[in-house]
Amino acid sequence: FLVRPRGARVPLKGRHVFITGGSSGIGLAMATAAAREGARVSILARNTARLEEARAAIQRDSGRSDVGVHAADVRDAGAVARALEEAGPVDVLVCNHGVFVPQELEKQDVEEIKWMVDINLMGTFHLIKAALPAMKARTRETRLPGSIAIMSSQAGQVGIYGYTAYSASKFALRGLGEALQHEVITDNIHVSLIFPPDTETPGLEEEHKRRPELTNIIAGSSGGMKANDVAKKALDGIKSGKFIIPCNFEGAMLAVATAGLSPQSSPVMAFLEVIGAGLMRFAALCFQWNWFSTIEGYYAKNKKRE
Ligand SMILES: NC(=O)C1=CN([C@@H]2O[C@H](COP(=O)(O)OP(=O)(O)OC[C@H]3O[C@@H](n4cnc5c(N)ncnc54)[C@H](OP(=O)(O)O)[C@@H]3O)[C@@H](O)[C@H]2O)C=CC1
Ligand SMILES: CCCCCCCCCCCCCCCC(=O)[C@@H](N)CO
Repeated sequence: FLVRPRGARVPLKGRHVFITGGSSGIGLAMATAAAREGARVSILARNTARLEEARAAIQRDSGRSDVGVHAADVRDAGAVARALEEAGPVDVLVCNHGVFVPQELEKQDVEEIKWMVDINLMGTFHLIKAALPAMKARTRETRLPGSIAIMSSQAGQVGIYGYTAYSASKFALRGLGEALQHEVITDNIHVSLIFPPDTETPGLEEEHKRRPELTNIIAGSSGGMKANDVAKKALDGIKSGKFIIPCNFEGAMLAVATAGLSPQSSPVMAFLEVIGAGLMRFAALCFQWNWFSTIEGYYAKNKKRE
């Protein structure tokens, strides 16, 4: 059939799943779910105390005693390489770490922009480069497909007010993922990009302290989710070797609207993309119309108040 790469089954049971940002929010939920499914899980983050708390929680929830923790900053390529060496060969790499501070570009310091790009984008490069050689050897040895999953965001599919830096860092991950899939397919490694909406996590709680009102309103166009539900969608997508993993209904629409030239292994989804393209473009124009009206209305009102 027309679709490439062919679908794959990526088992989790008995395999080594390495998750960055596994000490909090979506990463912790994914680590817990993977351990429950019988994977050996390793998590990486900076804060040691939170890593230890997460390890205890994952072990309690899954009944496994082999959860590995690695304290490193993904911005430090050397530290990332050492952590992966320590952890041993990985079957499923989940690049989930991420930071987000929304702010209008004019008000955001260059340091903060660079900090987001360094962690969200460069950190992901460091991880994949460090993990790939051993992953390739591993898929050859076990004859089972491997997976590299990258956590983007719906703000990595559409630019949103207040997210110039964050959206740039998350859109970039898609380019990385599309190109990487070409390079690793003959090693039997499947790349996945995950696109969650607002998700209840400690990170989102922090974000809300500084989030511009317009960012709140526009991001509210997509229904919020719980970390456990995002984790389930993400792991189901990884297990079936999906390239694009949407998480809610709006996400499914976004996936069709932004399908572009991305790979598609499901004939059903490929069909929906071909049929739905025009319709979703129409829906997208309606959303943009609504967002621009909101922005103009908001600025008009606040000007009057000044
Ligand atoms: N929550 C949401 O609304 C959404 C989140 N996402 C994405 O999902 C991912 C997880 O988000 P969420 O669960 O909310 O985040 P949290 O803030 O709850 O957790 C972030 C995790 O990443 C780790 N981390 C942050 N910076 C670094 C670093 N420099 N090096 C290593 N680890 C780091 C943190 O640990 P520590 O601080 O100890 O290093 C923590 O474990 C992010 O990539 C985010 O962009 C996407 C869409 C929506
Ligand atoms: C064609 C039809 C389109 C359908 C609906 C479009 C809805 C778009 C909403 C985008 C929401 C972005 C939230 C980002 C959350 C995030 O990443 C932060 N919380 C930081 O983590």
